[in-house]
Amino acid sequence: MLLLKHPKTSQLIEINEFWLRDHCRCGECLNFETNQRRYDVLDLPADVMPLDVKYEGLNLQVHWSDAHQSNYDLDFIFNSQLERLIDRRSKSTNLTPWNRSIILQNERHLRFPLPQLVSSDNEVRSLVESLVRYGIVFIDDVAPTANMTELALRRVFPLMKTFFGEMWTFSDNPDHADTAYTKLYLGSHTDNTYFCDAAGLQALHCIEHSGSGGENFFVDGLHVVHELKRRYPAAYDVLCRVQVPGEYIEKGEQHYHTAPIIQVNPLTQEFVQLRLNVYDRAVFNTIPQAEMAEFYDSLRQLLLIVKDNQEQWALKLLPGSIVLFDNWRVLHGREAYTGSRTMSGSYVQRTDFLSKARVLGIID
Ligand SMILES: C[N+](C)(C)CCCC[C@H](N)C(=O)O
Ligand SMILES: O=C(O)CCC(=O)C(=O)O
Repeated sequence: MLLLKHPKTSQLIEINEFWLRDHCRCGECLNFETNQRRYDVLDLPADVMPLDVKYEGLNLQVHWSDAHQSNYDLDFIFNSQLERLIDRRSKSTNLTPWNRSIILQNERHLRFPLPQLVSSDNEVRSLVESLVRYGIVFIDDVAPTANMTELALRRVFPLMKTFFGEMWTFSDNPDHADTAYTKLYLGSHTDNTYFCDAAGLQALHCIEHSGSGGENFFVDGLHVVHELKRRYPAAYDVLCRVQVPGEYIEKGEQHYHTAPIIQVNPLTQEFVQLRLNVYDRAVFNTIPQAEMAEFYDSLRQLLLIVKDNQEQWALKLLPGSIVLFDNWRVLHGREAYTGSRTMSGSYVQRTDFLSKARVLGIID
C-alpha cells in the first residue's frame, strides 16, 4: 500500500498501488473522447509498483515499474475513495420524504405548465429536480390526447418500450390480462415487479372519465420505509433480505423476477427501491415454511403503514394534467370506477431518469 498525504488538509490515506496505476488519467490509459480505459486489467503487471513518487502542490507524479509515468490530481485520488462516497451520500439533501400533509404543503413545487416546459430548459430542470426530491410531479395544460401526452413526456425523457407499448392507452377493455384493464379497485403498488428492471418512472394522464370513482392515490415509499425502519426495524431487515418473486403472464408473455421488497445501497445503506405489488406476486418459495410467519408479519407491518390515511395523497386525475412519478419510490393506486374512463401514459427507464438528473447536475 502507498501512503499519501493531502498537501492542504494533511489527511493521510493508504492506496493500493494497482488501483492507483489503474486510475492513471493520461491519454495513453484513458480515451478522453469516450471516457473509456484503453487497456485490459490483464495488460497491467499485477505486481506493478511506484519506483518514484513526487508531490508538486496538488499534483502527484509517479514513475511506475512498468516504465509508465502518471500525473494525478490529489483531489481526484482523495475524492475517489469509499469513505468520501459514503460521506457524500449521507449528507445528500435532495430527497424530501413526504406524507399527505408534507406533500400538500409543497404542491406548488410539483406543477409544471406544458407551455413553460416547452419554452424553458430551466423549467425542465426544475421539473426533474422536483421529481428527484418528491418523486412526483404534474405537467399541466396538456390537451387530453395520447399524442399531446407523448409530446409532453418526450420534452423531458425518452420513453420506455414494453409489451404494453411505448405510449399506452387503457380503459376497461381487456387489452391485457391485468386488473388495470378493468374498473376494479387497485391498492397502492409499484409497477413491473415482474421485470428485471422495473420502470423508473410512470406517467398517467386521464383522457376522459364519464362516471364516478376512479380517484387515484399516491404514497411516498421513501417515507413509508423510513417509518418501517424506525418503528419495526426487524420487519425492515426481513423485507430488505427476503426475495419475493413477481410474475406477469398473458398470451405471448411470461415475465418473472425475484428481488427483495426493499432494496438499499449495500455501501451506503441508503434507500434505492421499494418493489411492492401484492397482486403480481408469484408462488412464494424463497424461504423455508418455518420463516413464513415472520415474513408475513413484516409485510403486514409495511402494508399497514402504506394504508395509513396520513400517508395517502388521494386526488382525481383530471384531463389536461399528467402525473409523472418515481415508480421505484412512489406507490400508486386507484379507486374502482363506473362509466367510461380512458387513461394514457408511458414508462421511463430508471437509467434514463437518473442520467437526465446527472446531466442536469441534480444528482451525482
Ligand atoms: C400501466 N399499464 C396499464 C400499461 C400497465 C399496468 C401494468 C399493471 C401490472 N399489474 C403492474 O403493476 O406492473
Ligand atoms: O387506472 C389507473 O389510474 C392506474 C392503473 C394502475 O395502477 C396501473 O396501471 O399500474
